[in-house]
Amino acid sequence: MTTKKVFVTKDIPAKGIQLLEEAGLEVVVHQGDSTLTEAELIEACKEADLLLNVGQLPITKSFLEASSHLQGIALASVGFDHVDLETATSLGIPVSNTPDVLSGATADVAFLLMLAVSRKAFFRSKEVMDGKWKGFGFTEELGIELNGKTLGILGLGRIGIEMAKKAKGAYNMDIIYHNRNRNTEAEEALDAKYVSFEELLAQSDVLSVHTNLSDETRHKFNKDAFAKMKSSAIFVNTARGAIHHEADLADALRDGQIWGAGLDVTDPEPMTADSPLLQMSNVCVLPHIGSATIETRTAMAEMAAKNLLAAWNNKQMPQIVNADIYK
Ligand SMILES: NC(=O)c1ccc[n+]([C@@H]2O[C@H](COP(=O)([O-])OP(=O)(O)OC[C@H]3O[C@@H](n4cnc5c(N)ncnc54)[C@H](O)[C@@H]3O)[C@@H](O)[C@H]2O)c1
Ligand SMILES: O=C(O)[C@H](O)CO
Repeated sequence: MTTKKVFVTKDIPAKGIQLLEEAGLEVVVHQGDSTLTEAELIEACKEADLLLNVGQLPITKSFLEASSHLQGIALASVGFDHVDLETATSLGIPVSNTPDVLSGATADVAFLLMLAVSRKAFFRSKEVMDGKWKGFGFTEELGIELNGKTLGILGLGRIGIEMAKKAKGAYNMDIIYHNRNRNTEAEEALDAKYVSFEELLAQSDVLSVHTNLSDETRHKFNKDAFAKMKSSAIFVNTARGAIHHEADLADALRDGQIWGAGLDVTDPEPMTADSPLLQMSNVCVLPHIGSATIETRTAMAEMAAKNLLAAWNNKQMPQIVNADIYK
């Protein structure tokens, strides 16, 4: 009997690989920092039975149709906007993600960006590192404070709730949110108020995005949206870069329509080095590190491995995102 094989698109914490190998699976990990092309991914999966996909490597219709033999695809991410789920479902390929285990770490980065932008911390730190700090001043590059301010959350889901908890706990911020559906449990727990998207734009001192990327949310933050925000507002996005229109954001910051921005996600990624956003003192950009802690990435790798083991044993993946395949 030939050994079942798992192809892993980028290196993952050893615990994930250990779980798969201990179950008797052969694990092949793509080496190096290069991002696999669709053709390379198809070739790599020809001899594989299961796929563990890290990050946002696109799982396209043409890849899926060429890899319909796959018993399961486990994502090491909670977002699955990069997967053609309709085709995976039509081909009967189960797909899983890694929710919950990364919510706290990602909310930490949203909080970090909110605080860092409010005090222009990354810009001032770079002044020191570049030898450009001229010494203590009393009025230049002043920041703003967060105590008692209003945090607006677009998408009060797993990560949005964690961000709201941190902001309320640390700065007693008022929480307002806009969501597809009311979240009355969170409203009670956080004394959060449901508002319209327009009210969210108008009332937020900090607006933090925590929705998934969809046709509905793509470029939801464009010039019209930024024009409706407070000129003292900070925009934070740790969800997906395509949810804000990057050129409109740069214009809004340049024209003083909003005060600052903190991004863990951009479009494209990596951000182009000549982006005007990188020259602005009240902008912090991080390289998509929301879930990038030892604890969280290990938990994600374990969760993805356990989902593949379920698929291999012809059981439903615990974190399946296309359960319709069983209908
Ligand atoms: N920066 C990172 O490294 C990182 C890490 C994890 C997740 N993410 C991103 O964060 C997203 C959220 O993750 P999560 O676990 O909190 O997901 P979730 O599903 O728990 O929360 C998403 C929330 O957005 C809401 N929503 C969706 N469309 C909406 C719309 N058009 N208007 C208003 N609300 C809308 C949903 O109702 C839900 O409450 C992921 O999809 C992913 O893109 C990024
Ligand atoms: O969706 C996620 O989990 C993060 O963006 C990492 O891919």
